[in-house]
Amino acid sequence: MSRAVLSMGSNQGDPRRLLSGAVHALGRQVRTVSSLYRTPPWGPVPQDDYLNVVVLVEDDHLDAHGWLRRAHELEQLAGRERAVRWGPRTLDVDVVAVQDHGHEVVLDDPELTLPHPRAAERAFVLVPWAEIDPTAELPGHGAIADLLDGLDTSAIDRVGHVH
Ligand SMILES: Nc1ncnc2c1ncn2[C@@H]1O[C@H](COP(=O)(O)OP(=O)(O)OP(=O)(O)O)[C@@H](O)[C@H]1O
Ligand SMILES: Nc1nc2c(c(=O)[nH]1)N=C(CO)CN2
Repeated sequence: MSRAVLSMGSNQGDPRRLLSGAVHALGRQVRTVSSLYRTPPWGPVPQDDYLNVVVLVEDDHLDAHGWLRRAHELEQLAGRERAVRWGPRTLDVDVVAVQDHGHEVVLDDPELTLPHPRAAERAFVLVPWAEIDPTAELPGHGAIADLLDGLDTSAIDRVGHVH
């Protein structure tokens, strides 16, 4: 039994439709879906605001690399082209954290680093995650509620739900 926290973001094309398509494509693996949030672009590249959502997923068979493959499948479904690092995209799916049989998976591999190395600094990940799992911890970083205390969340707005 494996559980994962997936973060999805979109700021090109039709973000609501793309995020909805990705959540539906996960099918029976979906456990909980956060609200949709409009978030200012994180990182050095000037670009449009994003819509972000966090999804808790579960599967009897997948391991952590299986969740990464799933993330890449969803990005391909959305016509994602890999271009500028941290630049605009139709769909970005990050594997934030994985638990295997109740144990937190920690990996230090550039192909799959867990927990996601930049999640602790990303309000666009932590705000939606805290909505659906307020007592969650990010392994190595502590409670996500405490991490959020140190981040600016003032420009992050709830803008509805994935349909
Ligand atoms: N936890 C993870 N989740 C998703 N991708 C990861 C993770 N750890 C390592 N990677 C690797 O990072 C590569 C680049 O991912 P991507 O293009 O989505 O980066 P990015 O969204 O621009 O930046 P960031 O990783 O900071 O979100 C992926 O091909 C993947 O192999
Ligand atoms: N707010 C926000 N900013 C980002 C996002 C994202 O999903 N949301 N994804 C990025 C791709 O690396 C870069 N910056």
